[in-house]
Amino acid sequence: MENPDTSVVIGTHLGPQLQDLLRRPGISQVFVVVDSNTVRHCYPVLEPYLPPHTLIELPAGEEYKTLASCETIWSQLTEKSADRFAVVVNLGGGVLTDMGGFCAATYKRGIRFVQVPTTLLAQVDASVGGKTGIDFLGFKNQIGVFQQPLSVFIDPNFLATLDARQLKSGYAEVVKHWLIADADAFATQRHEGILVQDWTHVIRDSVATKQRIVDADPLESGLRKVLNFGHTVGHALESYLLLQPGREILHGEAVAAGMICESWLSAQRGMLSAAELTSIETFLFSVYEKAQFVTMETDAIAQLALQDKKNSGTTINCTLLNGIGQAVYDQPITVAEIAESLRYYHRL
Ligand SMILES: NC(=O)c1ccc[n+]([C@@H]2O[C@H](COP(=O)([O-])OP(=O)(O)OC[C@H]3O[C@@H](n4cnc5c(N)ncnc54)[C@H](O)[C@@H]3O)[C@@H](O)[C@H]2O)c1
Ligand SMILES: O=C(O)C(=O)C[C@@H](O)[C@H](O)[C@H](O)COP(=O)(O)O
Ligand SMILES: [Zn+2]
Repeated sequence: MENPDTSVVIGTHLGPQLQDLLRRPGISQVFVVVDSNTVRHCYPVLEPYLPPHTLIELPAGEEYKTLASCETIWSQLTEKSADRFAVVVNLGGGVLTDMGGFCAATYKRGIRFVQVPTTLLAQVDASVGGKTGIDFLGFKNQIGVFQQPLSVFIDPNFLATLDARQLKSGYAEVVKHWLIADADAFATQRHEGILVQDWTHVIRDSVATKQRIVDADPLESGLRKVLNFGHTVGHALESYLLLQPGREILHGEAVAAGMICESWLSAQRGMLSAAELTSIETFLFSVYEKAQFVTMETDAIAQLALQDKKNSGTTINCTLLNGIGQAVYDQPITVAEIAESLRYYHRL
C-alpha cells in the first residue's frame, strides 16, 4: 500500500531530523534493527539522537534474510509489548531494510517503520519504493508485502566504511537506473566507475529515477517492472548460487550479470544495437568479475526464472531494453532463451 506521506531525506548529519521524527507525539516505543556490522559502523553515529529504544541485532548477510530472522524481530516486539504505535527503525543494507520493513509491515497487521539505509545499494534502491520481504526456499524475496516506510533518511557518509565489493554491488542498481531511464547519465558518468567524486549527486539522481517510476505504479502492475531489468536472469543466478555454500554472489553482482544476459536478449530481438550491447558489456566487465558457473549449469539456473514474480503462469515476462535508456516490460522469454543468454555470457 502506498503511503503518500513518505519523505525521503538525502543529506549528511541527519541525526537531528530523525530525532525530531521519533519525538513526534503518538509514538509509543522505538525499536532499532541493526546487523552485526551496522551496529559497529553506523549505530554509534545515530545513537546520540535516538530516544529510549530497544536494539535488535541480527547476523549480517543474505543468508539471514529468512523467516528465522523475522521471528527474532517479531519475538522482541512481542516481548516488549510493542503496540500499533511503535516504530521500527531499520539501520542497515538492503537485507535489513527489506526484512525489517517486512516485519514491521506484518506485526499486528502493520506498524510504522523508518528506513536508514547504510549501503549504496540500499540508498539508491532498496530503501525506496516499499518492496519488503525475505527469501524463502532459496527464492529471492519470495515472501513479502508492499508497504511504504514512514520516512527514509539517506546519509552518504555511511558509505565511508563500506568495502569496494559492496560498493560495486550497489553501483549495479545505479547502472540499472541509467540503462532503463537515463541514457545521458550512462554516456557521461560511467567513466568514473565506483571512484565517484560526489555520491550525493549520484544517489539523488538514482533515487529520483526510482521514485518517479514507483510513484507511477507503486504495486508493480505495469511500469514498475522496468526496475526489474537484469533481475529475471540475475535473481535466478543469485538464487542458484545462494544455496551452494562458498559460491554465493552479491545481489548487485548477480544483477550486473543479469543485465548483460538481458541486454543480449534485447539485441537478439533487434531492440538493442550491437554497438550498444558492446558498450554495456565492456563497461560492466570493467567493473565486475565474471560470475562463476559452468555451461552444464545454465539449464538449471534458467529453470529458476520460472519462479520470477513478473511471470504469468508459465510465461516468463522479462524487462528488455529498447535502446539504452529505454526499457520495455512484459517481454515473454523462454527458459531455453535464458539458458542461451547465460551461455553467451559464459563465453564472453
Ligand atoms: N526492496 C527493494 O526494492 C530492493 C532493491 C534492491 C535490492 N534489494 C535487496 O537488498 C539486498 C542487498 O542489499 P545490500 O547489498 O545492502 O546487502 P546487505 O544488507 O547484506 O549489506 C551488505 C553488507 O554490508 C554491511 N554493511 C551495511 N552497511 C554498512 C556500512 N555502512 N559499513 C560497513 N558495512 C556495512 C552489512 O552488514 C552486510 O554485511 C538483497 O537482499 C536484495 O534483494 C531490495
Ligand atoms: O523496486 C523494484 O521494483 C525493483 O524491482 C528493484 C530491484 O532492484 C530489487 O532487487 C527488488 O527487490 C526486486 O524485487 P522482486 O519483486 O523481483 O523480488
Ligand atoms: Zn535489485
